[in-house]
Formats: sequence, structure tokens, C-alpha cells
Amino acid sequence: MTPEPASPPDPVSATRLPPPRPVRGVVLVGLMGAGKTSVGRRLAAALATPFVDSDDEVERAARMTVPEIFATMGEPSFRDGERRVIARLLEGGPRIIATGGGAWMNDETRAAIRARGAVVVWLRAELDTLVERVSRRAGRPLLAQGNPREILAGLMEVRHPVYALADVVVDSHAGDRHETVVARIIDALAARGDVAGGAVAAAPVRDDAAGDAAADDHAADEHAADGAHETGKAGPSRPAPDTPDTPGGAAG
Ligand SMILES: Nc1ncnc2c1ncn2[C@@H]1O[C@H](COP(=O)(O)OP(=O)(O)OP(=O)(O)O)[C@@H](O)[C@H]1O
Ligand SMILES: O=C(O)C1=C[C@@H](O)[C@@H](O)[C@H](O)C1
Ligand SMILES: [Mg+2]
Repeated sequence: MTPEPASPPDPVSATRLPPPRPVRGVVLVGLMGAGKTSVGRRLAAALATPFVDSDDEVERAARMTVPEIFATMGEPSFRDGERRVIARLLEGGPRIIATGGGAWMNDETRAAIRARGAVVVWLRAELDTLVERVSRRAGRPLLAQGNPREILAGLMEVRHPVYALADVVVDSHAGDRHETVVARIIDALAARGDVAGGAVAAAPVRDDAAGDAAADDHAADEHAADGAHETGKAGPSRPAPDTPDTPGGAAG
């Protein structure tokens, strides 16, 4: 009698493997359009870890959008709120934290991130890539002040040396899918011992090609449309406007 052929691996039990988990917080930094929010959300899913976005949290605390905060209270107030929000976000257990593009430029924010022992990932992209990506939605007040390409080029000169203080640099090229960048980040974290256990291949990462690309850029990735800012949280719940995180509010 011919022996039975070996069974193929069971895809169901393969997907039951637990995902890898970060052993400390992961903070994503980089210029506008680098992908901190959209890649960060997917990274959090892959690592089964809560995701938070500092721009979302500043908006929530202020009950205003980022452009409204810039317009009514000015950039310094926004920066102040951002600094306090990030200090608060660092207090929970390990999370994936997408920062606003200017957050890492703040000395106190960098010191707070260091003090909490989070690993800092610079998502780096070329100018053309950033220009194309930021063109997909408005709502970035710094870019509304002139030609976005020129503004981004100027920010690159000033900010790249500071982003380079990050622990890990991950490139995000034009044409790379979100999942490609997520995999690069996980590989880099794993190489440093900053993720533990699990099986990366079994992580519940969505594939852009699976149909989310169209909605992705115009809804799911754009935080205004997404009330659930933290994994497992159901919709926005805004604190009173005078909480310590409120831009222009009490020092936190
Ligand atoms: N690797 C990628 N592949 C495809 N699209 C991407 C990738 N990274 C980012 N994008 C797209 O670029 C746009 C900007 O990305 P995102 O909002 O995540 O940037 P950001 O770094 O959070 O910017 P900001 O600092 O303004 O918040 C989104 O439409 C997003 O889907
Ligand atoms: O790069 C920046 O300074 C900014 C980036 C955005 O994420 C927002 O935080 C805001 O538009 C400012
Ligand atoms: Mg963002």
C-alpha cells in the first residue's frame, strides 16, 4: 500500500500562534507623510499592542483639529499640548506611539521618551515620496503656508539631523506597501531584542492589496475619520477642555 502523503501545514493552527510583542514602547518619528500614523496603526495590529497617535490625542484634548489649534492658539500652544500629551502617552504600558512630525524636535519630549525607555523609530522617506503622500489630504497647517515641496525640503534640512538620533532608521520608499514597512520595523526591532515571542508571519496584518488601499488613504488612515484611537477603545471620549493636555492649559 502506498503511504499517505504528508499533510500540508494546517493554516488554522499556524494563525493561532501568538504575535510577537514589543518589550517596550515604540515611538515613531519622522516628517509629515512618512507614515507614522498609517504604518504605526498596522504595526500595532501586527504586534497586538495598543496604538495611539499624538496628533489625535492633542485634538481630543483640545476639542479642535490641528489646523484649528494652529489658527486660534498658535503653533507654540500646539507644541506645548503635544509635549504634555506625549508625556502622558508614555505613562501606560508598551504602546505604539505615532508622534506628530515636529514632536521629536522638542528637547523635553526627547528626554521624556528616553526616560521611559521607549525605542524610537525614524520613518525616513525621500522628498518626492513625502510630497506625493501629503498631497492626499489637507490639514497640515505648516504645509499650508506655502509650497509644500519647499517647506518639506526646508524641514528636512533642519529635522533630519535630529531624527537621526532615533534608535532605528527604517526607510519608506515610494511604492513600498505599508506592510513592507511594518515588516522592516519588526525585523529591526527583533534584531535589537525589542520584540519577544510569537511568529511575525502569523501576525494579523492586513494586506493593502486586500482592498483597503482606496479607503485607506482617504478615510481609515486619516485620523479625523477614525474615532477609535487606541486598540480596543470604542470611539472618541474627550476630556474636559481644561485637562493638563489642553494646548494652552495648565502645565502637566
Ligand atoms: N508605506 C506606505 N505605503 C503606502 N502609502 C503610505 C505608506 N506610508 C504612508 N502612506 C500614505 O501616505 C499618507 C500619509 O501617511 P501618514 O498620515 O501615515 O503620515 P504621517 O507620518 O502620520 O504624517 P503626519 O506627520 O502629517 O501625521 C497616507 O495616505 C498613507 O496611507
Ligand atoms: O511636522 C510637523 O510639525 C507637524 C506634523 C503633523 O503631524 C502635525 O503634528 C502638525 O501638522 C505639525
Ligand atoms: Mg500622523
